[in-house]
Amino acid sequence: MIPSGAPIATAAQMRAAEEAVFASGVSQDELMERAGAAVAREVARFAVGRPILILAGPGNNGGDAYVAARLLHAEGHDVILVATGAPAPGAAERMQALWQGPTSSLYAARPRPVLVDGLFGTGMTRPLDRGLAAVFADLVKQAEFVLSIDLPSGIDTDSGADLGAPRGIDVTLALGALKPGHLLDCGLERCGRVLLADIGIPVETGRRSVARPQIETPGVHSHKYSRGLVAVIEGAMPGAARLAAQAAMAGGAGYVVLAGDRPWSGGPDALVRREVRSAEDLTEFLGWDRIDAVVLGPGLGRDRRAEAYLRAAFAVPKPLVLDGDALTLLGGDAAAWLETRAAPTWLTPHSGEFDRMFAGQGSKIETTLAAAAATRATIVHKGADTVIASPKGAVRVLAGASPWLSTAGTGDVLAGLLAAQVVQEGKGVAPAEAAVWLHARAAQLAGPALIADALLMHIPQAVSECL
Ligand SMILES: NC(=O)C1=CN([C@@H]2O[C@H](COP(=O)(O)OP(=O)(O)OC[C@H]3O[C@@H](n4cnc5c(N)ncnc54)[C@H](OP(=O)(O)O)[C@@H]3O)[C@@H](O)[C@H]2O)[C@H](O)CC1
Ligand SMILES: [K+]
Repeated sequence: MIPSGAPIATAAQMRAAEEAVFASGVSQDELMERAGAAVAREVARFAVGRPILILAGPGNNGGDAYVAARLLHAEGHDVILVATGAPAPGAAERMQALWQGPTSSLYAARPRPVLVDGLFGTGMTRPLDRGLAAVFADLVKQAEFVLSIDLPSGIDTDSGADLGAPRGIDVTLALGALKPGHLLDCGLERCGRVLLADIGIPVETGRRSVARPQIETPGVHSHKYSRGLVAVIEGAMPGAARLAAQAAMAGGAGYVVLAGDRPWSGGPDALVRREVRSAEDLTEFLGWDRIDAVVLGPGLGRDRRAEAYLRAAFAVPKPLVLDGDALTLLGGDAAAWLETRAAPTWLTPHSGEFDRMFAGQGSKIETTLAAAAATRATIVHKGADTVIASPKGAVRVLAGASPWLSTAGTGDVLAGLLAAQVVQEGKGVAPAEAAVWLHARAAQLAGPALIADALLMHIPQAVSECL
């Protein structure tokens, strides 16, 4: 569970935000008191009177832990604090001095029902020492409830990579902002439920967790054209395009046309069909000025005709959603294909497609941003952690969508949902954020063992929650 619409900051961005707060006259001790108080509040809520063991690391994460221990003890909680060693000079050391209780060695710690992990936070720079990792993992395993301060110790702040964090953490209390480590890779599965504590650090990064979109109910003057016309191009596997077309309809487009050489079979009567038998036919059809967005790729195929259809779609200056086989046809030349595009484009690769299209080092956020900049397209990099990045550097991340989405056809549904938002929302990350939220919510409503066709049935309910 991730707070929606929350800012996402790297370790460096967090430090810069903290420095700005210090420059405004707030001391590090004050900030640490706020952080520790936020920790103590959440621990008290979950501990419900059970004995508490607090782990304090060598830095400011440990400093937060000393504050929390003092406040919990003052409220009458049964608190034992253990430390990896003497705290760093400065605020953490001063907070340790205010802690009245004993500070015994972490390595002599005995398990207790409630465990608070104040070992490391955004200062994690390398894998946990194996001995420390083993002691930490055992205390986590034997606890009934575990809360990590800011980040689970053993998760890389900026990428979510595993630096030795144990499984079994129930709650992670993020301080000031989410970090990529709460949303990506191993961090997504180790954080447990992520809560966000506002401790008075303004963080402006243009990067946020996906929020529920506001969708406008059609007005009295709305009609099928004013609500947007989406053209979905059929290819070798017509079912995929039909899924995308139905998703566009359910997602709010006023008029959806399925164009292909056998478009008549399957799907609802409300889905308009148009026979297109060649790239020339397609070019002529896409010239229709009523078309507001085009979806190409679901079930397209990868043969010469598919490539000719891709060229035809590129040639018309209409907003374009490219998925599936269209992405495979672009391959590593996506930037070259897209550099002449005069209209906005969205690419919706899953990680396999993304890795074939784009080389690059760094976190999923960094590689997706680089791909968006290189292609001047908005990229929806799908996965258990879906990262949306625009060429202008905006980022939205949705983490923790239903794992049951990992089944054929759900990507086709997302492509159709995205096109429906494009014709209503405009450009950049906004339509992608709305589509990703609707897609994840429909999956939640569909429950376990969903198939893509069932996903379609739950889109209206997901939309109704956004009105
Ligand atoms: N966000 C906020 O508003 C506030 C956050 N606070 C807390 O501060 C931590 C960040 O504190 P910091 O001191 O920068 O770093 P850590 O406490 O995470 O780590 C302490 C030092 O540990 C060393 N280190 C790093 N990795 C390892 C490792 N694998 N094994 C051993 N030691 C390690 C590293 O120092 P080195 O010199 O050894 O590299 C770290 O500096 C943040 O997460 C919040 O909890 C503030 O309290 C207030 C506001
Ligand atoms: K921690």
